[in-house]
Parts: sequence; C-alpha cells; structure tokens
Amino acid sequence: MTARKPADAAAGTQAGGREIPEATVARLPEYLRALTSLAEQGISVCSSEELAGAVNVNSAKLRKDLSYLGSYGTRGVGYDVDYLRYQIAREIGLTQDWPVAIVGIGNLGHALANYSGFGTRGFRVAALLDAAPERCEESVGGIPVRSFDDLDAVLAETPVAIGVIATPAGAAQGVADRLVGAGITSILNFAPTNLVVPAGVSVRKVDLSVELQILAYHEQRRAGAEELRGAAIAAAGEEQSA
Ligand SMILES: NC(=O)c1ccc[n+]([C@@H]2O[C@H](COP(=O)([O-])OP(=O)(O)OC[C@H]3O[C@@H](n4cnc5c(N)ncnc54)[C@H](O)[C@@H]3O)[C@@H](O)[C@H]2O)c1
Repeated sequence: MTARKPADAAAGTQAGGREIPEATVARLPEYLRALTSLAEQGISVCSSEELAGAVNVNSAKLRKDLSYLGSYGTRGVGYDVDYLRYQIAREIGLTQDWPVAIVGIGNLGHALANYSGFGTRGFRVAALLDAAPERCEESVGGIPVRSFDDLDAVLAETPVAIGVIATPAGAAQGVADRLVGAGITSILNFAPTNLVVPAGVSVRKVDLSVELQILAYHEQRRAGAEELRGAAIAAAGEEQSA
C-alpha cells in the first residue's frame, strides 16, 4: 500500500453527503458482481439473504452496507436487482467511462491490455506505455504502445483517469512519480513494491503472492488440525487396547 495514506482512504467516500466506510466500499464491487450474475440468470428480485450468501457476508452486514446507498429493499419482497446494480455502479463511479493507461507492456501488461472485462465494467484502456523502444513498435488490442518518455504528449491527446503500473519493481516508483507529476491521482500498482505518493493520490496494490500466502497459511492450519486429530485418534486407540 501507500507509505503516505491517500487522503480519501481512511475517511471512506460520500454518498449523498453520507460517509461510506472503506470496508463497505471494498464490498460494493462484490455485490455488483453477484447482482450481475443474478441479472444474467434472469432474476429480477433477490432477498438480502440470497445476495449475502452469494458474497459470503451475513445479511445484517449486507443490509447495513446497502443502507449507506439509501437502498433498503422492499420488506417481504427484497431488492430490485437492476436498480440495485445501478445504485452500486453509480456509487463506485461505473456509470461513467474511466480511461486507463497501462505502463509496462511486458507479460502482465499484455494480459491486462488484452483483457476484455475492463471495458464491460466501465474501464477503457486508453493508452499503453513502455520504456523499451522495441515494445513501442507493437500494438496490443488495437492500441499502439507509446514511449513512456512521451507521457505528457500522450496524456494531452488522450485523457487518462487511472494509471496501471506493470513494470519491474525497481522502475515502479519512478513511473509513479512521473504519473503523479503529469496529474494522475489514481494508481493501480502490480509491481511488488510500496509506492510513496503525495496526499491526495490513491494507490491500490495488487499482489497475487500475498493472496497465495494467505491460502498457504489456511492450508497449513488445516493440515496441522488434521495431524492433531489423527494423533488424538491414534492415542485413544492405544489407550483402549492397553
Ligand atoms: N501483482 C501481481 O500479482 C503480479 C503478477 C505478475 C507479475 N507482477 C509484477 O508485474 C510486473 C511486470 O511483470 P512482467 O512479467 O510483465 O514483466 P516484464 O519484464 O515482462 O515486463 C515489464 C515491462 O516494463 C517495461 N519497463 C521497465 N522499466 C520501465 C519504465 N521505467 N517505464 C516504463 N516501462 C518500463 C519493460 O520494458 C517491460 O516491457 C513485475 O513487477 C512483476 O513482479 C505482479
């Protein structure tokens, strides 16, 4: 995460003047994904229990989260799936188009640039940038890769709201500094390094290895518990036969 906290991270965001806690903000995309799946199945109304079950939270927490959006559902009926999707999308800012620039068009940058799922969620890949001249000879997903040296010129031609960093860790801070210097205030960082940014700039870090480590921790605990159970059963068996 950021070394300096983004100004809006602790405070959460405002919904119609009402503060939404950051933990709720983090769950909104999950609610949206579950609602989209319900809509795709032709379901137009869902109960708080159904929606809560789909995202693995308890229904009291879900109702509290949605109350921040002014959405209370209809007693005995539930939530209108399409309207709730719209409310959440509006809150997250997905009812508008967010142009994204990806910096570092190597393995990961290519995959991100080719990912069609961004477009359907309101994020449009608007620019691709790389420092290596040989990269700047190619196009990915129909978008030409431009030299990172030309960042200011690219941004003058193409407005960008969010910068995505997919460079090696050693280059990421320099890239972030240049993005911030060019006026970008939202950065998604895939490089395994903590970026330092000024107040008012939001950084989110994506690290698959952290997620894998969390799974490994739970896997290890499960294996440990199994081992203890096995030892207890063996000990009980020995006691009986003694
Ligand atoms: N967050 C995750 O879960 C995750 C998963 C995979 C990779 N990564 C990270 O993503 C980053 C990219 O990985 P990759 O496998 O695509 O690497 P890669 O070497 O294939 O690509 C990196 C690209 O960045 C470019 N680059 C280097 N310095 C630059 C600079 N100063 N400005 C602009 N472009 C520059 C290079 O020319 C290259 O094209 C690495 O930091 C890697 O650790 C993160």
